Formats: sequence, C-alpha cells, structure tokens
Amino acid sequence: METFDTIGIIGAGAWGSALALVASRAGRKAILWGRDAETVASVNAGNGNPRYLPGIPFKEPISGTIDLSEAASADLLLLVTPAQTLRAVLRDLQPLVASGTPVVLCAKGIERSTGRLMSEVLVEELPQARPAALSGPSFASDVARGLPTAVTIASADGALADAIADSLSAPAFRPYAATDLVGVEIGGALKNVLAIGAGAVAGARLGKSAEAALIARGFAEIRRFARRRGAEAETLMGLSGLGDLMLTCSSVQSRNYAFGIGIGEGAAVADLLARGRPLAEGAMTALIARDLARREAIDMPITEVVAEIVEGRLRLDAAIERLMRRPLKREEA
Ligand SMILES: NC(=O)C1=CN([C@@H]2O[C@H](COP(=O)(O)OP(=O)(O)OC[C@H]3O[C@@H](n4cnc5c(N)ncnc54)[C@H](O)[C@@H]3O)[C@@H](O)[C@H]2O)C=CC1
Ligand SMILES: O=C(CO)COP(=O)(O)O
Repeated sequence: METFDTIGIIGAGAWGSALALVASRAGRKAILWGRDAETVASVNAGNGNPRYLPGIPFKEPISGTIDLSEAASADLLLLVTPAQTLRAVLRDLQPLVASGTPVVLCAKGIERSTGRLMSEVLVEELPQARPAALSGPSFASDVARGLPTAVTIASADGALADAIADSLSAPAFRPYAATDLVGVEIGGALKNVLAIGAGAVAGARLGKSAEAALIARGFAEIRRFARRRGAEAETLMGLSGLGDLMLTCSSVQSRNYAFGIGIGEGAAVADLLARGRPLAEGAMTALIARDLARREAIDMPITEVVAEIVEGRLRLDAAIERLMRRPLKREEA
C-alpha cells in the first residue's frame, strides 16, 4: 500500500488545524499552511490556534507555515479552506503541486458561480492531482480534543482511498474508505442546508416532531439529488449523509444549526451572515442547490424554502405553511 509520510494541510481554520493534529497523531509530519501569520506563529510556538480553536492545547507537533510551496510539496494534501475559496486556492497551488499528488477535499459545499462540486473544481484547476474527499460527522473541536470520531475518505480509486485512510488513521480517528466520491461530497454539502432548516424550526420552538419531519423529508431530497448525479443510495446512508445529518441537525456546536436557530429566533439573516460571524456553508449551498434542483427539475421543496429564507424573501411561518399545504403524496416518491 502507498504511504504518505508528509501531509500538507491547506487552511489553518478550525477544521484544518484539527486535521493537522490528526495527521500528527497518525505519525505523519503535518505541515499546516495558513494565510494568517499570527495564527501560524501561534501554532509554531506551541500555543495552538486561539482564533479558531480557543482553549484547545495542541500537544502534537505541527509545522505551521505561510509559505504555500512548503505545504504543497508534501506527499498528500488536505484542502481545508471554505468551499467558495477553493478555486482561488487551487490556482495558487497549480504551479507548486507535483503530478500524481493525492488531494483530499475537506470543504463541505458547492461552488456558487458554477454549481460545480469540489472535485469538479479540482479537476479543472489542478488536473495533475489525484482527487479524494473527506467527510462525515466530525466537529473540529471534538477531533482536536481527541474525542473518538469516524469519517469517510472517498476516491474513485479505491486503493488510493484505502492508502489515505491508512495514513490518517489514529487511535481516536477512524476513517472508512469509499469509492463513491460524488455521493460523499453531496452528503457533506447538502446536510448543511437541512441543519439550517432544523435549526430554524428549533429556534422558533416548533417542536422536535417538526424537526424530525424536516430532517427525514430533507434527507429524501438529498438522496434524490444524489441519485441524479449518479451517486449510490447506500453512500447517503453512511457517515457522510445520515451520520452527518444526525450530528449537524441536533447540536448547537454546528455553525449551520446555530445559524438556523438565529433565524428561528427572529434575527436578521444579514446580521447572522455579517463579516466575522462563524462560517455557515449551508447558507450558500442552499442557494446553489435550489438553483441546480430547478435547472434539473429535482423536487426539493425544503431546500427551496431554506434558500428563500436565507435570501430574506420568505418568513419561517410562511415557509412552514407552504410545506404543510403541499399536495399529499406517497412517502417513497
Ligand atoms: N469546523 C468543522 O467542524 C468542520 C468543517 N468542515 C468544513 O471545512 C471547511 C473549512 O471550515 P473551517 O475550518 O471550520 O472554517 P474556519 O472559518 O474555521 O476557517 C477557515 C479558514 O480558511 C481560511 N481562508 C478563508 N478564505 C481563504 C482564502 N481565500 N484563501 C486561503 N485561506 C482562506 C481562513 O483564514 C481560515 O483559516 C468548510 O467547508 C467546512 O464546512 C468540515 C468538517 C468539520
Ligand atoms: O460539518 C461539520 C460536522 O460534521 C461541521 O458543521 P458546521 O459547519 O455546521 O459547524
């Protein structure tokens, strides 16, 4: 099996830092690239990442750098900047990455301007890379603290997925390898939309029954969308799908769920999305998924209302009424 001794992590936010800790715990040399010199200096001084993972000590060695070429020369790269920044980051990486380098996409989103999945953006901008994705129920702060976590690592090349899983496996971090890259990406991206919806229902105190209904029917939408993209139904029943829905749609630790709670409590969406607020990828994904669903005639009524709420064009009570008044139908459809 191929082994990857050095792992370059691109993006020194919460998830990038947590994954750098994982790589180090797995016995690899972890090179964490960040654009913020202060954060990088803090990591190198052994003071962790107080901006994105406050209060969590970094006990394992991580080599921080602001020099992209240093991280880009690693045997394996993890790309961990927000979804809408991926293309720009890949363009910077393009001249620096050796042919055949495996690149693991860790952002959970879809590109707004093109509707492309992260792997599709990767193929366009970094054709010399071997694509993979990492997704599943995993809060950065849990992972950084060393709490037990399982994720999926997918690549169309099964042997590569196995090798990446092996290289990242650590006592409290258990990766499962998979080959349905598209299914894993869609599960990770679209669960954030439902987390916003579930959070809104919770914030408005509409009851746990309503939350469960929204998640179950929203999950049917995700499966419909995934099927259309050629994903395997079974994939969505795994960690990146059902597993991540269970986590993100039920915990205030989730930024998307917390964003939804804010909406349900009556906060203005613009305030919740203001600069400096925590990243809620689902706010953007809702708009993209709604547009793609319309274009491809996929029935996604919950995604549709979440998008309109995020746009500030629909109130939560009107959204619920619209969903409840839809014509009755067979559940499996
Ligand atoms: N935080 C978590 O628990 C998890 C996050 N993810 C996903 O990982 C991705 C990143 O999330 P987080 O690390 O949590 O976000 P974050 O907000 O904690 O950090 C984002 C990082 O990206 C950097 N960044 C932003 N724009 C950039 C650009 N144009 N060029 C270079 N760097 C840039 C920021 O400086 C920051 O270091 C998201 O897609 C998220 O959905 C996935 C699983 C768990
Ligand atoms: O994807 C995550 C956990 O699996 C993190 O969720 P949030 O981005 O909503 O915080």
